[in-house]
Amino acid sequence: MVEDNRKFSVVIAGGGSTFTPGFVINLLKSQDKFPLRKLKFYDNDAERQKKIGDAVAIIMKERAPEIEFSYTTDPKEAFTDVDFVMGSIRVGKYEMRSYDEKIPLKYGVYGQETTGPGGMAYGLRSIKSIIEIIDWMEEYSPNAWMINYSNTIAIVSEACRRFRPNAKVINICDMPIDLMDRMAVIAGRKSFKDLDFKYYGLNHFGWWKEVRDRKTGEDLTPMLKEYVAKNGYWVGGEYDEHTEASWEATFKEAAEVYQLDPTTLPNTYLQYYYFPQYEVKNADPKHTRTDEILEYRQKLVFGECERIVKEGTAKGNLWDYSEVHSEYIVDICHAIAYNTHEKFLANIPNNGAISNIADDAIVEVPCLFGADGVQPICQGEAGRLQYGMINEQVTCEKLVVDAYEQKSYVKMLEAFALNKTVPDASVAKKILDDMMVVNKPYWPDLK
Ligand SMILES: NC(=O)c1ccc[n+]([C@@H]2O[C@H](COP(=O)([O-])OP(=O)(O)OC[C@H]3O[C@@H](n4cnc5c(N)ncnc54)[C@H](O)[C@@H]3O)[C@@H](O)[C@H]2O)c1
Ligand SMILES: O=P(O)(O)OC[C@H]1O[C@H](O[C@H]2[C@H](O)[C@@H](O)[C@@H](O)O[C@@H]2CO)[C@H](O)[C@@H](O)[C@@H]1O
Ligand SMILES: [Mn+2]
Repeated sequence: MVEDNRKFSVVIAGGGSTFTPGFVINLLKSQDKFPLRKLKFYDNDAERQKKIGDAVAIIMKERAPEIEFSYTTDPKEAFTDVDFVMGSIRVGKYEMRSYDEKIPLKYGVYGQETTGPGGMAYGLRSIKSIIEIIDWMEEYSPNAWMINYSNTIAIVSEACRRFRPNAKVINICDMPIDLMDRMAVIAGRKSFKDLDFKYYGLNHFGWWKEVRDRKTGEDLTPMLKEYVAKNGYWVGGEYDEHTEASWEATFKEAAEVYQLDPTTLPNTYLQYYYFPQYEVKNADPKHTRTDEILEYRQKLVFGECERIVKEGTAKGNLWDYSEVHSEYIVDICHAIAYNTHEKFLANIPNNGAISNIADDAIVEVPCLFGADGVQPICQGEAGRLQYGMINEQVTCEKLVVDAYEQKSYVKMLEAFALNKTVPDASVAKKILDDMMVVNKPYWPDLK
């Protein structure tokens, strides 16, 4: 038998992300499964990254001094000698997310990180930076894989398909995983790993056809539907103890979202497409999700990093309990590194995975993850409702990438006007014109 004593080098692009410390703790917990020799952070905001980097340096010194740790703003240093790049950047940071949420609300349209005009604005901001990172990875570490979860994933994935079709990049999202963890709780199983599933759609825009017990094959879909019809994905108790108000509302609202197609189980993000008027009515244009994060998650994460640095120890830190967001990413690296062909989800060109959707549409479907990347698992036909919705949304996402490629104002206007969350082209224009002003430093110069 050939001995496998490989250890891996990982760089987190977006080292200053609020998710970075949780991810590091998960990486350290998984050393038996996915051993590291090197961990680096890369960010283009030195000051923000330093706050996280200095705390993580203490964590690493205390728990894994054998792993070389550093952080940098220099691309060459960051992307040289790496096996995996984790993409966790937010182009324009929370300042721009706040505009994505608040500008549409000014005109009676819901503003959301990855949905509607906000999501499209964010996608247009992200393309250039993600392509740049892919190019650095290919230049300095040609054998590396990039696991990207920087949003807006659907638009970033379409840009990858068009501009870097052969790049070793996999665009992922953990929303279905989080929801399957909830299904596991409902069905009395431990985690999503105990479930098998059929799922199809787009990112933040998908439906489960079926959920089964992974070992016995027992069909859990009927009991899950019965639960979701009454409670959504809200499971209360210990599981939801740390869930913030807006997420709680989202998980509960899945009960209404489910009613639109009781033959499937929905992704929670469909709420914004089915009930845009309700979302606007319930929003506070002066206090959106970004404000909630600034007051809670960002404060908590940076406050904890400051405490660690001040006390010089990371004992008893906030992230010692596991976070599903980063656990999933470690699992994916493991599957690629050890060629396990485990089943997760990825955003990929359709090529038949959903039989009645165009080959060049970016879809989110279950895939087998291994050393050669991802192999999609065919999910059959999209239902009639889904067929209509998917084609409209995919077209919006493609139009955003057209706008980027052609530096075209009209293409972006078409993307906004076509979107299901926008009632009227004149409203689309007002939103776009406001967004043009604040996005000047990030968007191509649209003419
Ligand atoms: N796919 C998923 O399921 C999933 C889940 C959670 C978060 N996310 C995404 O992960 C990303 C990080 O989220 P967050 O809330 O922690 O954001 P954050 O603002 O806390 O961190 C993002 C970091 O990216 C840095 N950055 C911005 N542009 C950069 C660039 N061009 N190069 C290098 N660094 C850059 C910022 O300076 C910041 O430190 C976002 O894109 C978010 O949408 C995705
Ligand atoms: O509003 P935010 O920044 O809290 O969340 C936006 C992101 O929401 C989803 O990710 C969730 C994830 O599903 C959940 O398991 C947990 O880990 O929190 C994540 C972030 O809150 C979504 O999939 C992402 O794409 C969004 O960026
Ligand atoms: Mn997501």
